Amino acid sequence: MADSVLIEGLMIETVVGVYDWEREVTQTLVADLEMAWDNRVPGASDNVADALDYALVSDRVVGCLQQLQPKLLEHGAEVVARVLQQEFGVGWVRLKLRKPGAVPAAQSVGVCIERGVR
Ligand SMILES: Nc1nc2c(c(=O)[nH]1)N=C([C@H](O)[C@@H](O)CO)CN2
Repeated sequence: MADSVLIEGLMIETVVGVYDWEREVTQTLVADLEMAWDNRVPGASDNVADALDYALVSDRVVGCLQQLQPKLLEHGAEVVARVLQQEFGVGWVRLKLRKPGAVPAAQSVGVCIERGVR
């Protein structure tokens, strides 16, 4: 089953980073998520209750990272992946978490993780 639900370019304002100055400001993170989901069920029922609701997931991801205030992107990504699996029943997730502007010479830097079984 290759179906998935996508969230791309989700912007999160939060405290993030390893350096002292980074704990005093907020910065923007950008998350891209691909989450395995059997879309045949909502495809037949036309009922959002059968779908992985990308609006609910987006709100939860933003809230999670704003509360967590991670030092490392790796930690933020790991915790979000666990939330998606435990709270939304997502069996497999690929999650990119980027921090635009962290390295001035780069358009963006970040991490990508995959968790679970597709
Ligand atoms: N692999 C990582 N490397 C670095 C991270 C990170 O989260 N993961 N973070 C920093 C600093 O916070 C940096 O973004 C400040 O510009 C450095 N390297």
